[in-house]
Amino acid sequence: MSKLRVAVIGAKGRIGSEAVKAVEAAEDMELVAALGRGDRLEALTDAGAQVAVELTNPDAVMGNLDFCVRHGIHGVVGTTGWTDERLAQLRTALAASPGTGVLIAPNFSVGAVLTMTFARQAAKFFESAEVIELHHPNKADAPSGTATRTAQLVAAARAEAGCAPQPDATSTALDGARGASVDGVPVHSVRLRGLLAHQEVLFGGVGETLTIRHDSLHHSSFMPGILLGARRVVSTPGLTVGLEHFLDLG
Ligand SMILES: NC(=O)C1=CN([C@@H]2O[C@H](COP(=O)(O)OP(=O)(O)OC[C@H]3O[C@@H](n4cnc5c(N)ncnc54)[C@H](OP(=O)(O)O)[C@@H]3O)[C@@H](O)[C@H]2O)C=CC1
Ligand SMILES: O=C(O)C1=N[C@H](C(=O)O)C[C@H](O)C1
Repeated sequence: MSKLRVAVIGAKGRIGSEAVKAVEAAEDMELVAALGRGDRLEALTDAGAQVAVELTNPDAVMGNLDFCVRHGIHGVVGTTGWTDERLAQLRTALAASPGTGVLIAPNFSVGAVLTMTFARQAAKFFESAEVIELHHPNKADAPSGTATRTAQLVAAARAEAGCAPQPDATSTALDGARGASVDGVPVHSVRLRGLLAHQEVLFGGVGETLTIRHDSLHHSSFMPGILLGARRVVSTPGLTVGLEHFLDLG
């Protein structure tokens, strides 16, 4: 059986360098290109890449994906910074390239995906919900893509269930003290040397709280999700947001 021809964009970065090793070690894949800043995207077509794993930054990702989609190269995207406008732009590009698939995964680790799933399930049962994400201090964006997605899922589940707005009697606060509001859910970002990627989702009801916590302790936690994404995206045209769509969550 022929091997899946995979490229990594952002190959020298923290997660990109780990992805290079993971693709090289996968028996059903061949690493055909490893691109860093300044490298020509044409290297992808020259190398016959079928899938590009995009792990750069929010400034670069749209241009890289535009090139990939126009050339029928499937995308597995971990880069954060997605907005509704960006997603709409990508959907338009994909509509002009039928058969091409892009997976955007706010988080590739199975524990983080389960955290989001459990948080969505819990959301309607509690009056209060807040998200705390904790990352290494070299992270460029805040809040994290995972925290943003988690808060959006929690807010959507609460809206669907007809939950009342969260109780919060704060009338004066120092700017930022209540975090950032993502669809009404407060999200707090910690940047601390020694950490990698961690998240707590806190729920509160009368006389009880529920905390769902996930910790990525090493970038290896993201690799099975990246490899799964590469295997599945080639037969999943269009845009898929969230690795949960490629996992059997029962
Ligand atoms: N979805 C998930 O599970 C995960 C997502 N991430 C996300 O992945 C992204 C990268 O994170 P991280 O590895 O920590 O960041 P890094 O800054 O360590 O890595 C990004 C790499 O991309 C390079 N780069 C920048 N622009 C381009 C370009 N146009 N073409 C090719 N390479 C480019 C950078 O080069 P230079 O250093 O010269 O700028 C750098 O080597 C972030 O958005 C992060 O949030 C991270 C971990 C898990
Ligand atoms: O930058 C990181 O490190 C991570 N970024 C992703 C995010 O923003 O959610 C995923 C994970 O948290 C690690």
